[in-house]
Amino acid sequence: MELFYVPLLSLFVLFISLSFHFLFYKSKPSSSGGFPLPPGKTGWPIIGESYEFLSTGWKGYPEKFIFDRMTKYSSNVFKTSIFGEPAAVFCGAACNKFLFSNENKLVQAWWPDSVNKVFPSSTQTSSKEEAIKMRKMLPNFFKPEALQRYIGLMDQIAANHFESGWENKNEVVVFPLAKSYTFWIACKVFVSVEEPAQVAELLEPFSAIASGIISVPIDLPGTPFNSAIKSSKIVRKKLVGIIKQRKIDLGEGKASATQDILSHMLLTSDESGKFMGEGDIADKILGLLIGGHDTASSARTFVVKFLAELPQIYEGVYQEQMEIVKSKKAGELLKWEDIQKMKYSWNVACEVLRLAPPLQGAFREALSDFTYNGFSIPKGWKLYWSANSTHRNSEVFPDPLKFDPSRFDGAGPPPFSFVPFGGGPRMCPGKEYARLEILVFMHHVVKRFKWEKVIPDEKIVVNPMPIPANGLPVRLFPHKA
Ligand code: HEM
Repeated sequence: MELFYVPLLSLFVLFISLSFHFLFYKSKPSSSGGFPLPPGKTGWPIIGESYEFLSTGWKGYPEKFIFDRMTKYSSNVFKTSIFGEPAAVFCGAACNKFLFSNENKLVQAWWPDSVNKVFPSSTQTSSKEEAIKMRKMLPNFFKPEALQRYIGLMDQIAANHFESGWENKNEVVVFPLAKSYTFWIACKVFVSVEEPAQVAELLEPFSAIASGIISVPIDLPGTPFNSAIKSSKIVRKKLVGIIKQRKIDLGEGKASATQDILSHMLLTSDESGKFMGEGDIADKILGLLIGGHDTASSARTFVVKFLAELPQIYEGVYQEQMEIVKSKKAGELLKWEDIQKMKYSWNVACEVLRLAPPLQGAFREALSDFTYNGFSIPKGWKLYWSANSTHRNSEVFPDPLKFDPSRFDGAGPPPFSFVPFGGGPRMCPGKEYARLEILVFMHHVVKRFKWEKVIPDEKIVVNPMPIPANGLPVRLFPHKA
């Protein structure tokens, strides 16, 4: 499962599949090397503390699980048992630094086995070492230099999206629209697919994969899990078809080397001169589609939510974006220089990501026994780093629940204390891409509308990404021309 980023939705899947873990439950955790295990309790047999871990998110307070235990044990590392696995939760910047700096040394990424069933191909197309090497290339395709050329494309798609989905409507529901915006941009920027029929051909199986990941992992005909497995094969086959055609088009000069991420992937070799195979590229693109879908859509939905609630913040973003609008000729597309001017808007987006991080955290697995802060961590334990609790540390972020974009002025928060995109070698490769997508979206939405929430106290459900329970319906007030 090396190549794929899989949202924490899959952890829910694992919870459902606990019964399978029953059979294989490992021996009880024990201390090693003379150091004690971290404080904490492992909860009910097998189920451990999974229910408490998940249910605080369902109620909209995922950080509560962690803060309650940090206070109870007076420790920033505590033991628990989640999803049938002995685990330690690592809280705060110092812990994040330790885990992120020890990637592939003391720890490695860990995702549930069920995910491999949906995406088995990466393990078949390349060896583990090759897969790691290929993954190292991923950030190259998403560096600011590489992405600059796609800003105009994003701007164009955003304009079409707002014309068809938002204009001339009194009310819209933001989350589904944010998802469709994400998918259209990804199709265009990743593989130059923009014909509505072609996008729809990919969207249908893609949606089945997205919902199959959060379903009960029972692989029987008709189950969402089964449909996700089938759909991942369909999407992969379609992607391989697009890749083969692109190779021909590049050879015949009908496609350009810089038109999208796919051309870039096909024409970039690793340090030993090796190019990625078709299967690897298809895997990567599918992984990127999944990795960037709900995360960025959740982030944009919360931008809209906070701007509805905070008129002064809205005003600041509006003024900044209108300066950019005024500086452009009619029909001129956004450029890299315009994005660089969106400083306040990005501070606002960062504050949104601090208070509502799309990924609450992620798991690692201990590769060997080690000690941290005087506690023994046995080989095989799962280790969880948490964005949410890190972001609400009042020592780093005074009055942590206050929405204050000025926290990101200048150098911003100290290293490892603001981690919506993770850190270390596994830091989100889509970070810069997500930044562009979010800023282009903010540009379009504020230059067109003001809005208010239809449901003032709409509940937030974190399962595992934060999403307003009704998808965030808003009433639109277009600016007068
Ligand atoms: C606001 C939007 C996003 C957030 C908050 C986010 C967050 C994250 C985080 C926290 C991780 C690291 C997980 C870990 O430590 O194991 C990650 C990994 C990843 N993200 Fe994102 N992400 C976002 C958007 C995107 C986008 C747009 C893409 C694709 C273009 C993407 C692709 C990936 C991939 C492929 C990985 C896995 C990297 C690996 O396994 O080494 N993400 N993301």
